Amino acid sequence: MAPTFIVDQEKSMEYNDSSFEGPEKLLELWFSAPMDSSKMGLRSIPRADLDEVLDLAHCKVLSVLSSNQVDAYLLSESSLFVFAHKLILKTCGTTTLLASLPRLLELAASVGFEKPIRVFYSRKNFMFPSRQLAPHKSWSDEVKCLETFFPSGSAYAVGPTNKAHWYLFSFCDEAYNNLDDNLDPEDETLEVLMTEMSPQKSLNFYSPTLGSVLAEKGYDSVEDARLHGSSVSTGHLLGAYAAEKAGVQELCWTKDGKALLDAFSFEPMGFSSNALCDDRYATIHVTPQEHCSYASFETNVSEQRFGRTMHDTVAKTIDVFGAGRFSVSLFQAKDPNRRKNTLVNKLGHFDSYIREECIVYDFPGYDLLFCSFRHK
Ligand SMILES: C[S@+](CC[C@H](N)C(=O)[O-])C[C@H]1O[C@@H](n2cnc3c(N)ncnc32)[C@H](O)[C@@H]1O
Repeated sequence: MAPTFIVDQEKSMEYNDSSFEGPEKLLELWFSAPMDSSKMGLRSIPRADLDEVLDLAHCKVLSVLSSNQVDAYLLSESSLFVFAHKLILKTCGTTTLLASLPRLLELAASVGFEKPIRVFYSRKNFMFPSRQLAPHKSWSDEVKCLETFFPSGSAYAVGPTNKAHWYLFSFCDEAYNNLDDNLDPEDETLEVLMTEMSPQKSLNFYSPTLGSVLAEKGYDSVEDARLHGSSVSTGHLLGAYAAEKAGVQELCWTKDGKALLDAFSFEPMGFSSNALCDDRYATIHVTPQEHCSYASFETNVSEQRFGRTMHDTVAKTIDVFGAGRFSVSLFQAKDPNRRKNTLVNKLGHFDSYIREECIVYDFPGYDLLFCSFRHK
């Protein structure tokens, strides 16, 4: 009998050592704004306490970038943003983000915030769900965990649950349901989650040799690069190079060109970056491995600040990563003068892509648009 060789694609992908769960868990906690705007609020939580929170989630700080209004922590698994009255924690891989929630809430209380007024927890469906640790073994486990703190919160599965979809848990303190005046009218959060990156674009997120980057930049050594103001660690030096080469830097740049970028390249592949400008941030994370490629772009930079339309920002993003499939979610503060279908008009169509899903939710104070697309 002729020898045969049969590969179980699915299982070998799952057990491929280079497999990585790119899709992040994302938690956003909002507290009522400090009365005195000079107050640091959550930003006054000591770094050692934040490290303890991150230990509970199983990730570590790689670097910190601060503006006048926010501290942006680049993590071994994604990012943490701490504003005076808002905190965004985004972690990927097999991190246990929700295990850090009790300690996070305790620390918020220690700086005067008894309870969040709004909570959002969301994530895409996992690529390798069986690898997740408690309390992330299933969406229903995550919801149970969130409900112990926010019993009146609501859980949603958005999109077809047997294909690519997205989960959201949201809580809004009833006392703030109708007090939308305290919301920033420019407040919007855009998230683009991409899979099936083009192999060519993925290559930008594989680490080149340090020597070749130094030579290309005209440096004699790492010491020479540092003397000329380059980032202090090899990961940051290679990250800055990848950001420039792949077009990430351009993606995060604001109209006034003032955004600061903190980028990091992992060995032998993988990339993370945070960008800041005053109270506006952008964060990008990339897993380029072909069998589980994933890239995410999240920002609260408004159209006015970017100096380009939201549609242009998304079009540029999917181009930088060569997305085969992507979803867009947009939370936007309600504007009584805006019709809901303008959200769909804004982000519902991209050249060369077929729209698979399009859903608009009406939340207290916010509208949420979720659309998913695949390349033709
Ligand atoms: C942390 S980064 C970005 C994660 C992000 N959530 C994403 O969008 O994929 C993940 C990429 O870096 C690679 N990587 C290499 N070393 C890593 C490490 N020590 N921790 C986490 N990721 C690492 C992973 O294989 C993956 O390609």
